[in-house]
Amino acid sequence: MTAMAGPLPQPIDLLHHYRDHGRSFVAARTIKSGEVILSEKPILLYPSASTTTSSSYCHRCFRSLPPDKAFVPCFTCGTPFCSVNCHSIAATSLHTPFVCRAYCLFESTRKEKPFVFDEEQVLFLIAAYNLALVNPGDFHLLLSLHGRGDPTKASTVLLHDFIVSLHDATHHELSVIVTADLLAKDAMNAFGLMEGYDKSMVNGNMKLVRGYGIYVYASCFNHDCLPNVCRFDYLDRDSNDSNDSYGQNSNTEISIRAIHEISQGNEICLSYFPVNWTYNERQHRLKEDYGFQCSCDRCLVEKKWNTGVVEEDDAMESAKNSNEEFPHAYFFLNFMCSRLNCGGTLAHLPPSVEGVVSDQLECSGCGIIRHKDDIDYDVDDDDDESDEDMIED
Ligand SMILES: C[S@@+](CC[C@H](N)C(=O)[O-])C[C@H]1O[C@@H](n2cnc3c(N)ncnc32)[C@H](O)[C@@H]1O
Repeated sequence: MTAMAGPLPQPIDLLHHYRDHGRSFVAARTIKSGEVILSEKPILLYPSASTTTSSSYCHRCFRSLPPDKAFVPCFTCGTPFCSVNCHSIAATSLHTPFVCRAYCLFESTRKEKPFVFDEEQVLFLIAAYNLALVNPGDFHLLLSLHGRGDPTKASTVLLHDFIVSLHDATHHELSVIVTADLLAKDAMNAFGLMEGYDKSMVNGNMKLVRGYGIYVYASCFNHDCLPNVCRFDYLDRDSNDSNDSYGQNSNTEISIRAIHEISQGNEICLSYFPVNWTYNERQHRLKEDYGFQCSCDRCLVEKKWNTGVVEEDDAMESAKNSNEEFPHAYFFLNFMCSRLNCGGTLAHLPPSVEGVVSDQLECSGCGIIRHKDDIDYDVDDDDDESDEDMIED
């Protein structure tokens, strides 16, 4: 087994080559609804390329920067930090002189000519090669994750040459083979750290990504289009903990929680994207980005809708009300957030110490908390009246 970060939490086993899914988590015992089965800090964080969000959060702890409060800019490249403390911790972790210089060169290249590279890939590679310098152990954990790249691909060779040009000295890990592998690790394993749910999303705007994180254990969860766990993050949560090796606070820790009870021996799966995506969207993304064709129970049912006789959206609508056509309707009724454009999944709050399952469910997308008896079965409803009945986080 490849070296991993620390001991595994007690309710889960990591099995290899389980059901042709590669490494997989299975329940080591019955897991209760709402149970937190994994809490993990990232080994790597990098900012999103979105200009809409990049100046509105601290580039070390990733908390939002209140508009009325002055932030602390890096005096060389202007990267914003929430405090002098975050700035000085970043100088030896995420924002070393190497990263700062690379950002400056990146910025001037972008201004000079049309920028042909994916900016997020550039930001990821700067962060990954920086990790090799500040924490070689975590860099090798990153390289142990799933995914192999193609070092002969023209776009990868060009991107690698650009990354080389950002270095003022020889970097011992820098090679096109490593760059190609890193890009694949990122594409298959990074978790998006999202902005909070905003009322503007009700008007159809996309939820913005604040940054991305690599979490070693969490990246071993396989995908299912009807997942039994979902991921929560609390980026704007307060915490005084700044003790881990890469200088991260626990607000960038994610937790994986059981959506419903999971029997011992069952595989534990996340969904790699919002559960309300259509069959075609899901199959396309899984094939393109993750290299496999999904044959989960839900896909086997929905595949039949793709005969061309019935439009997929129509089939989904009518099937939501019919257990015969759509045996998974229960999932949508009980665990899918009904807020417009949210796409989050509801999971019970953690059970009490005595093991009693909570009556309240939290949405992994917008964070709203609802009592189980108040779950609104009218999918896509987002009127303010029903929101008033919800319990705010
Ligand atoms: C984030 S990794 C998950 C952990 C991975 N199994 C491993 O060995 O490290 C994503 C990869 O796992 C595999 N995978 C995930 N879900 C799968 C599924 N439902 N069926 C087949 N393969 C799956 C695919 O190879 C995918 O690219």
